Amino acid sequence: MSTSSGILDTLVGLRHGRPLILDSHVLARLAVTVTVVPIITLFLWFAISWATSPLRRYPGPFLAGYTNLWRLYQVRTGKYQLTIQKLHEKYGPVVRIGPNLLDLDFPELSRVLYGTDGKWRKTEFYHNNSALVNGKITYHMFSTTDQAEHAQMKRPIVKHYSLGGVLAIEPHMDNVLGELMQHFDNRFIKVPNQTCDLGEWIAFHAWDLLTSATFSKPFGYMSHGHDFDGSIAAADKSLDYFAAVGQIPWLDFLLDKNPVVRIGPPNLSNVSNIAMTSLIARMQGQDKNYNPEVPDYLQRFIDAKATHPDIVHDGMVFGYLLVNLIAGADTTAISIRAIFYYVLKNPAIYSRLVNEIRSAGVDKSCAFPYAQARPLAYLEAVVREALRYHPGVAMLLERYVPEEGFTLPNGDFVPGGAAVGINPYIGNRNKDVWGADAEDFKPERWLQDVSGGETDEEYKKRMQKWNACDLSFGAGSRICLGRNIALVETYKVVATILNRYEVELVDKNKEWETVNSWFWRQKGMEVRLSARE
Ligand code: HEM
Repeated sequence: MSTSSGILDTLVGLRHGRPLILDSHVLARLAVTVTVVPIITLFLWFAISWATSPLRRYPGPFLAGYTNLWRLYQVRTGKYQLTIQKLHEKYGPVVRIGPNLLDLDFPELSRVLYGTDGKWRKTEFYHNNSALVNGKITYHMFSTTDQAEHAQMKRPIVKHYSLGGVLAIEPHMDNVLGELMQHFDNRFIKVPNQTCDLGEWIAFHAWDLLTSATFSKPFGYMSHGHDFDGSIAAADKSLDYFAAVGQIPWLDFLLDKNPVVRIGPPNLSNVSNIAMTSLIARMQGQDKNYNPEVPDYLQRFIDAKATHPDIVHDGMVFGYLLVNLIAGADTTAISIRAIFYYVLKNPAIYSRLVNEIRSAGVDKSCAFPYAQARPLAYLEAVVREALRYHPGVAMLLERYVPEEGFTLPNGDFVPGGAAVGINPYIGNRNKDVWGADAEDFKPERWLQDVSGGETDEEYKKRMQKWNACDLSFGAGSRICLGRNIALVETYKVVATILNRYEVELVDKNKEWETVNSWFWRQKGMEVRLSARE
């Protein structure tokens, strides 16, 4: 008698009201059936999806063709970008890293995939960066995949992120930089033999700066001298969640959006509380920190309610505030850390940069004005090289191929509906674009090669090409909204610190630790600071 007929007899018995007596054979057969059937079904499902996938001819790891679990695992290692780089070395510019996902190493396609026309829609990878509000999932400017909704959210506030809009908040940046110098003097200069974890302090400064620019009040990480409320650590954990769960988007419905019990990601409750209390205090006219002479983002968002009443409501103001805080602090800290790390590891680069900064003649007790930092050509070269070499975001910027499909530069056709993307790390290390030395940190590449005979026209053309390939801030309609904040902050911080202090790594041979979890964050940059004469 077969297993299924034994089970059938038992079920028939049950239907006719006979008492349920399961002997050990039936139980064993039942157990085999409930385990084997789903496994076979799953395998069949994988095999059929693989056999019918229009992407099956693209090379890649065997498992990746069947299941997104492969890439979920790679993200959890924290070294995802290195694995992908090795795969490109092995398979070429197109690698299949998921049943419906191709990783492309064609930086020259950046302005197509990430165009201003918004035809290449973001995939559901971004969706878990959202919240349940009154039982409805709400997305913000970063996570919405609906281009019309995105344009509507962006329109009321985009002008405040232009260079002019950012320079209007430079006084906040100067205050926070002034506070950073005080802490450096008191904690590391006046106390003998005291070393400084510069990487941590760059993060404390970046968070305090962004809260000052947003609410006219620093969070307080510099005054506490540590992550006193755990928000910086919680932000790392929520990125770990975002990066991993984004590989299999439906997992978010089990882990975060399920109505029974919420498992993850961690709530950034303190960040949300500060956003909410500041919003309420300002609307009630009780916010003592706000000086109408110096604008801040909170006021700009509240004003947007009056200028765009059909679009902006209180919930949206709250969303704008959160995106500012969550997207802006760690990314900028990562870029500034990368600058210091690579500059301090290379004495020739360090002295050339310091000489240029010092020759600008800015008073070393002041925050360096952006207007005087921006024209420094070598500083610009260092900033651009650090962004290229260590992009803050180092995972795939996923997009759907439009309905009509697309032919890649190597002649391969990718059908509409397939997901593709370029990883800024992969694109930024492409040797055809950046040269055979793309794996070296070399700011000089951004300068005109006069001794090598490069003409003005050739240099201009090279820069145009590089600008079109550089994905450090993304591109097109979904380009980083805060890039001007990040750049102004970066120029000012690097110039201010190097103008005032001699900085050296405590252990020049020690490598830092990095973890890639959408943001490619780093840990461990212990330095010795000394005041310049
Ligand atoms: C060096 C620092 C920064 C880096 C490297 C960076 C990088 C990026 C990248 C690569 C994207 C595109 C993501 C994609 O297409 O999938 C992006 C988007 C975004 N960034 Fe940044 N970012 C930085 C700083 C900031 C700051 C300071 C803010 C805000 C205060 C900010 C807010 C945003 C927002 C809102 C988006 C989504 C834009 C949209 O979809 O319209 N970022 N960023």
